[in-house]
Amino acid sequence: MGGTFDPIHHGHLVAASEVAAKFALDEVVFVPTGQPWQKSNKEVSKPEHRYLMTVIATASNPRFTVSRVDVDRPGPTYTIDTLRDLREQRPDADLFFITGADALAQILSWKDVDELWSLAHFVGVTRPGHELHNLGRDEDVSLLEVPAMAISSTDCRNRVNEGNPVWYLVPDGVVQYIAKYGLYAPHPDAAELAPALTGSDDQARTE
Ligand SMILES: Nc1ncnc2c1ncn2[C@@H]1O[C@H](COP(=O)(O)OP(=O)(O)OP(=O)(O)O)[C@@H](O)[C@H]1O
Ligand SMILES: O=C(O)c1ccc[n+]([C@@H]2O[C@H](COP(=O)([O-])O)[C@@H](O)[C@H]2O)c1
Repeated sequence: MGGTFDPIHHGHLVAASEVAAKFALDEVVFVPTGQPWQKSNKEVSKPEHRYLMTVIATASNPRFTVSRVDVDRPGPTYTIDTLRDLREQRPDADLFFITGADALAQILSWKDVDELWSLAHFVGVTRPGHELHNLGRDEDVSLLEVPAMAISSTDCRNRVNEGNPVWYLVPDGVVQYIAKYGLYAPHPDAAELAPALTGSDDQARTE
């Protein structure tokens, strides 16, 4: 599953878990992007932060792993390169590429899209607020309904920035990581709310 994962959230994890179960996958490799070229108009956290949050979020699942192929490759991240690198590392594997409905809707704009189908089978999953389009390529693309998680990384970033909690939207370790490194530049006025981000029980205690 490729993604910018800024930050990784439970929508990503549920989708991956569901696809793994339905397709009897041995492993789900999370691949954080290096430079997501279609998000070049947005501010994206450093790849190393996004990679580490993905490692933290997936550590408890024995079938989940994280690959650095996109983080370590210089230049814009293209899935054609991701899949070629993974193919080289796992020559005998059947590769599946998991995308949410919004990403699948953009796939025809991806680099070398015509070659992508020969490198992996694509699985498009439902996502609240987005229509899951049938691309008319039934052999190459499967569509799967997954439990609806109305969570986006954009919303998580905005919540942190405004001093609102992201507990239970992202894994606990990711909440702590965001607070530790001050990601998503909390608004200065949010300082008083900082314990809500770090989970300090000073804030939670009722006097
Ligand atoms: N809640 C969700 N349910 C299902 N799929 C999701 C969900 N959130 C993200 N995805 C899918 O996970 C992949 C990686 O998504 P990405 O890291 O860009 O997260 P995002 O929440 O869409 O981020 P942003 O809000 O910054 O655009 C994409 O294929 C996306 O469609
Ligand atoms: O190959 C491309 O041209 C391409 C363009 C946009 C997105 N992708 C991939 O789609 C996945 C989700 O991307 P994003 O930007 O929604 O986080 C991630 O693995 C990206 O590398 C790939």
